[in-house]
Amino acid sequence: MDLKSNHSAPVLTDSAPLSKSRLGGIMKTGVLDDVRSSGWLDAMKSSSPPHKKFTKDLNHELSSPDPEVAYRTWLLKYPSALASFEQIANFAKGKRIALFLDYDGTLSPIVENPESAFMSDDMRSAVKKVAKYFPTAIISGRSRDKVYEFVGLTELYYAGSHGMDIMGPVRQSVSEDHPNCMKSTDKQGNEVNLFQPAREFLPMIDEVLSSLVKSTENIKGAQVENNKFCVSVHYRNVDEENWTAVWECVQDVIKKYPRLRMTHGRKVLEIRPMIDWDKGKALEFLLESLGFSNCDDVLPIYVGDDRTDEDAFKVLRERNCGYGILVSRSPKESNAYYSLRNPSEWEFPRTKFEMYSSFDLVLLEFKGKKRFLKDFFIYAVK
Ligand SMILES: O=P(O)(O)OC[C@H]1O[C@H](O[C@H]2O[C@H](CO)[C@@H](O)[C@H](O)[C@H]2O)[C@H](O)[C@@H](O)[C@@H]1O
Repeated sequence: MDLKSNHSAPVLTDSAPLSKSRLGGIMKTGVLDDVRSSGWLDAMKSSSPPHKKFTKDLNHELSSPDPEVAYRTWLLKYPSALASFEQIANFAKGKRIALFLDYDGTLSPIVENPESAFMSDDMRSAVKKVAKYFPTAIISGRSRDKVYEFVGLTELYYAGSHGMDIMGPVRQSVSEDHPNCMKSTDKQGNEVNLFQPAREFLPMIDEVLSSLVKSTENIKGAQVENNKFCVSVHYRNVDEENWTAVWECVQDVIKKYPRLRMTHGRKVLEIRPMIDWDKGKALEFLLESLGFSNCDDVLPIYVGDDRTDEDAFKVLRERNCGYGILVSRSPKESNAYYSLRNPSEWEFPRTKFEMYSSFDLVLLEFKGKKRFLKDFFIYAVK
């Protein structure tokens, strides 16, 4: 495991663009900090969803004032998984399918309170159905326990903390490559494999959690979430004028921990161990654990919506094995091959969130012994 312990300062990943607005930034801790914080402030503003660069050709159409035209143009590059079902099904012939799902924004809608990101019963039963036929795992930024609490299906494998806490199938030989891998039992008493590559960071993460809870307590709306091997600081419910204060709280804490880094998600700053591990690595680890490493007869499908899912999409693309499916209603650059449309948080008024319960994921079905793919990810966007 590559623990990069020699850094003398926290590394700012997902570097935010520095814009002209930085000139008007708050000059509290000097010019450099101002520039960095304003760059981050811009990124914080656009973080849900992140705005990414597009290729030149697409750019013209994507800047169309008609969002539908922009979306249709983008679909040329990231075709709908649903419309491409026949193509995917043909490719799946004779192959073993494994399904990997992100949680927030993929199985559950993005909502204001992270504690209320429940998945609908329809979605749960669709996932349950598919897991009957194909090994299915959830890979989330949440703590493993939390995501299990939300999903509540015993038949799945769960990876929490962006893949740094994996409960998966028992592996035959692992100990040399993965010293942090051990046999364990799940809640039902089944033998499983527990892999926690950042285990040694737990005391550090706990300290950071306590510090951040304390330092953000006076920022109205700020929420600090314990994700076991990561800490999330949510600013979705913080007045925009106080976002800099949130960013500074995070900076103040992590500057004391050179082995931690900060990343940026949907209206959330995340602090995590600086180890060479992400959702892509977790995906590879799970494939290996399932005995699915050989690309010739395996078709992994990964469905996700956020930038952390890009690591997994990239792994599939680089291995030329399986498909990444990006859940997005708005055009964005991705390593995924296909897309599925979901109602996006900024287009749909919050009061319409209950509509999500009717969004269904109707999945694959077997007939007899032969794999017969009946419906694939029907996403009923009303
Ligand atoms: O990897 P994921 O399963 O997608 O988890 C990523 C983060 O999701 C959660 O935060 C996001 O969803 C919340 C609920 O909709 C929303 O309120 C928040 O603004 C989003 O950032 C979760 O709370 C984080 O801990 C996860 O890291």
